[in-house]
Amino acid sequence: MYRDSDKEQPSLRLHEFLRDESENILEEWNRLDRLKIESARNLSREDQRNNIPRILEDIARSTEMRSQADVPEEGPKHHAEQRWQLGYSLEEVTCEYALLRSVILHKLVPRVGELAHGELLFLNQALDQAIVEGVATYVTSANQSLADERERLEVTLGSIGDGVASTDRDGRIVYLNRAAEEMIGWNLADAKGRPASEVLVTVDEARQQPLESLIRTVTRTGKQAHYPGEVLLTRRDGSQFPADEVAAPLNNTAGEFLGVVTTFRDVSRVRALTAQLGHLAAHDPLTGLPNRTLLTDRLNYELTHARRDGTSVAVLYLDLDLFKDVNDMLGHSAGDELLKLVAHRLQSCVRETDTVSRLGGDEFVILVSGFESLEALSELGATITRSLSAPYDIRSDTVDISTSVGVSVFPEDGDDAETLIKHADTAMYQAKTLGRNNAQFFAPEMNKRAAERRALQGDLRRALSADQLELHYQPQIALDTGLVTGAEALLRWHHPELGFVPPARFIPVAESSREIMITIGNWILEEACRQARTWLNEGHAPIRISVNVSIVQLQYENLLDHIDELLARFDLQADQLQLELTESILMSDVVGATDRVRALEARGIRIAVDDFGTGYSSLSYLKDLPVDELKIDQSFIRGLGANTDKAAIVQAVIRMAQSLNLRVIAEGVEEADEVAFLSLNGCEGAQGFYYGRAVNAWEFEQFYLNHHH
Ligand SMILES: Nc1nc2c(ncn2[C@@H]2O[C@@H]3COP(=O)(O)O[C@H]4[C@@H](O)[C@H](n5cnc6c(=O)[nH]c(N)nc65)O[C@@H]4COP(=O)(O)O[C@H]3[C@H]2O)c(=O)[nH]1
Repeated sequence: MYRDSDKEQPSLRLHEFLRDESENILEEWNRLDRLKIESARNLSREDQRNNIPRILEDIARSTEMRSQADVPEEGPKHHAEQRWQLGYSLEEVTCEYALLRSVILHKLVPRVGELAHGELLFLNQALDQAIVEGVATYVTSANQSLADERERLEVTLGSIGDGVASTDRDGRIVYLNRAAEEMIGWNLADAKGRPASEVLVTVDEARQQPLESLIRTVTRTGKQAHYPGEVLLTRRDGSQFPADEVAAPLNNTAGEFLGVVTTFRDVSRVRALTAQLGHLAAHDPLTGLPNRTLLTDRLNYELTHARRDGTSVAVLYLDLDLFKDVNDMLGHSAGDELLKLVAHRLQSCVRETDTVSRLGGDEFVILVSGFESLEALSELGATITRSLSAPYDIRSDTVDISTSVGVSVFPEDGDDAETLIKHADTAMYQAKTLGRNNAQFFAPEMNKRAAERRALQGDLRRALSADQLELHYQPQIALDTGLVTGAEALLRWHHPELGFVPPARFIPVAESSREIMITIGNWILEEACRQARTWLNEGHAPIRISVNVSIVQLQYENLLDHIDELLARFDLQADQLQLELTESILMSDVVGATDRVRALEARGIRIAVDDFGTGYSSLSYLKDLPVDELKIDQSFIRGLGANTDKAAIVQAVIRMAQSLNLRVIAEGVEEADEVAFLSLNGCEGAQGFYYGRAVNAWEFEQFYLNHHH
């Protein structure tokens, strides 16, 4: 029976029901969802519900308003998106909404009679709306993702430098990526559907003959295929480029042949790089000059011609003198700069047909063919040393450097490239020992010397650790008192087979290896300082110890630190140490040498000019140098009494030294009349066999120090 009162007072409002029952609905929904939907089983409660409470609330609100039964789309959308990401299938998503509807209706059924008119309809519409909204979003997400996938593939294929083309099973183009389009000048739209043989035309480079297309090969064989070497691919406009190409069959999962995919690459850049690498392999990267490999090739080539034609070939081996200085003092980049300038100058000294090469470091080799005479070669050597010795402007510095040149000539000095280079190197070494900055031709006896030098060098390396080196001391006497005022430390080498080797023979060998000379030089300084300390500790009056310093040591950047450390360690006054430098070292103008000498002087260490008179015999430089003592070379002293020339020179030197306020001492004094002459002319000191030879430390102490006491 229909009653008006019922009609006027609906007892149940849908939105109130939904809100009141929300938790119960959700509980039930949770349970059923887990029961029916596999993907829901492992989710947390929050993840499982996700936007469902919001969807419920949205439905409640829309029914409350009764305006329209539309559900704001956010809730279902978010829910569907989340479900897509969790990997739900479309059925599962649809099922969730269906479950929601059935749970709500199930709860509502007992009270459906209490519902206000039309509210059930609103509920259904709202639920439908939510389902459509959710499912549509779900499908879009899925589609979007597929599209993404395709786009990603497209981006990948588009961005790779390789061209990619695929065909159907009939060999018709279905796809070209962007690189392929650019490389072959076809766009996909035009190429699509055309036979691949029309779009990808390959030509054998050597024979300029068309090749069977790889796509056809793969279609025929069903296997991957590639051309064994490089081929030319033809662009749409007929031009060609070198390429690599590979093709492979496309099969579906059932193994059915669907078409061919081919990738190809423009190798012109690779070719250019290969050519560049070829150049690099044969050239020195710093100067761009040919390296040893290319030099040897060219030399062999020239030798073949020279043998056939009976002509000559010359090899000039160059080494920059004291190049290490520039590196040490000005830095490696300045060194590099210098090498480049040297390379440039060398090239301007020779003809274009000659090869200037760099073997590495500061060593250059020039290959000269077709020269007129040995005189012409000699002239070339002189031109080179002259040209290289002109000053170099490197940044803000002016650098002076000289070079030593060794020359060997085919056929006289060797029959093959290796021997000629080796002999030119030997001659170069000879040029170095002859005072640098000159050129020497190879002479067979140099070989003997070179072999001996190499053997001695090996032995010298071991000499220090094998305890074969010893310092001897020669007394230096004050002429006015006759007392011993100092000792010159002189190195002695007791060679296990050769016996005593004179320093004049092994010091130059040591000097030819910086490492050996510095190791030995450091040891000499340390040993001399240790001895000075020992004698002081034994109560002897201090005497000055004079140590010979090689140019190699003077170039050594740590020399000053080493000396500081020794003076401190052995607690010596700086003026107890005297360093003997030859005139030529002081004059050599080696980068930094003068500065280092000044620094030594500033510390109070005394500097003596050794072998004075043998070098430049230029006295003018002395006033600019911080020296304390001149040692007149023994060649002026020997036979002094009988030789008026020598007497005149020695007198002049003594007088000049006095005027410059330098102490002067005579070396190699052997005779009493020499002593008399020196005393008479105001020479302050003397050293020589007349007073005593160099003896070991113990003997020195017995003969000179105890006696002196
Ligand atoms: N005929 C004659 N000779 C005399 C007389 N008095 C001394 N001598 C010799 O003359 C040389 C003097 O040394 P130097 O001019 O520095 O010449 C030295 C020096 O340049 C070098 N040398 C020796 N020891 C060292 C060293 O420890 N370091 C360096 N860098 N060079 C050294 O070897 C050269 C030769 O040294 P030594 O054979 O020891 O020869 C020494 C010494 O024994 C004399 O009255 N008559």
